[in-house]
Amino acid sequence: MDGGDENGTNTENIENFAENPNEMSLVISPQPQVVVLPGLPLYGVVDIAKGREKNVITLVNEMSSETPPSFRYITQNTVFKNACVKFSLARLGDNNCSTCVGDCLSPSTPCACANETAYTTYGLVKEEFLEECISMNHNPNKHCQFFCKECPLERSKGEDITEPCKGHIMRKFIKECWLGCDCTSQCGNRVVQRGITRKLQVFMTPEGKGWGLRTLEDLPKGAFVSEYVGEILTNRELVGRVLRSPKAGKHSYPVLLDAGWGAKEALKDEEALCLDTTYYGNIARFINHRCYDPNLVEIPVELESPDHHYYHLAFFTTRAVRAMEELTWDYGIDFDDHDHPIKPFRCQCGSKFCRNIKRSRSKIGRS
Ligand SMILES: C[S@@+](CC[C@H](N)C(=O)[O-])C[C@H]1O[C@@H](n2cnc3c(N)ncnc32)[C@H](O)[C@@H]1O
Repeated sequence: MDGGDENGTNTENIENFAENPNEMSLVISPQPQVVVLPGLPLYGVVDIAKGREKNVITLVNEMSSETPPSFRYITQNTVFKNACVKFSLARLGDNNCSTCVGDCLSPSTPCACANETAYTTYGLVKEEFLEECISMNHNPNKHCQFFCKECPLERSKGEDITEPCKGHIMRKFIKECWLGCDCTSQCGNRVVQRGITRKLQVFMTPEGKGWGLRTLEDLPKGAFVSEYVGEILTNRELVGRVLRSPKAGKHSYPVLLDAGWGAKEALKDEEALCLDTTYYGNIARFINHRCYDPNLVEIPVELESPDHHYYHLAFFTTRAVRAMEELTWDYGIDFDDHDHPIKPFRCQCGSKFCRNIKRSRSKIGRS
């Protein structure tokens, strides 16, 4: 912070300071501004997204004077270095719908995309599709899992490691209209690609989980909240990154993109991908973990390519969520896996089936 008065008080962009932490009528500044009054809680940061999202995303800290972590705000996934992420029209192949026009979900212009869509005409994920995604996460053992002959995940842990594959879920995918479709940007089958539309806020959690994300408006079941946006890394790059700075995970948790590893021959290292939000990310990097009954579920979405080694990961509500509720998802952490490159945190999710404290409970799926 550069600005300040003789008392050391940060006065930079003081007009953005909100006495009421939930006050939304703040002045939008091109740079996010933090007002730090020594010894006092931090009440308002104007826009953590720096004007890059459709809505202003405020940050409040009613608990302490801790300032937000430093990271670059991005709205699109970005390749770090070696990840193989290629799109071309040729790769769309048979997935190209030539009859799309206007809004594919409108009854007057139905096309093949309308038959396949996961969305209702209200832009919500259909009940049955959503329930299957929730059940898959909650109870992966009951769903189709693929075991690689040579798992790129195990290989990324080191040259000498020949551990057997621990299995990958064959997830359900949302396929949105894309480059090969001739519908408009307002087509009902283009939800995730339109970006964040809900009113959200980053806040300091009282339970000691650090920053969290909450909604400022009531959300219906199946509503899109945010994509998990970050750097696309190979798993080998991720392991190298974690070994170099083991504490990097305090403000982020890398996510595997492994839903399609079973669909092909053994993947090359540059095709075994994950998303890391430590240095570059969007507001989804603030969403905390909950072991049981989280109000968000992550669903893979195909936006540019039918390849399942690279896809977008989007968060949808698992139930109706009230304004001011914290948004959470299940990171899928096995708190007993001590070989995992990312060391687990001490879970404070507070759910009745927290996997970090109820170790003696019989393990049924993840609950
Ligand atoms: C993706 S970040 C979430 C935002 C983070 N709380 C922050 O302050 O930036 C993941 C990190 O948040 C913390 N975290 C998330 N869920 C938690 C939980 N249930 N209990 C304790 N800490 C949690 C852990 O430090 C984890 O590595």
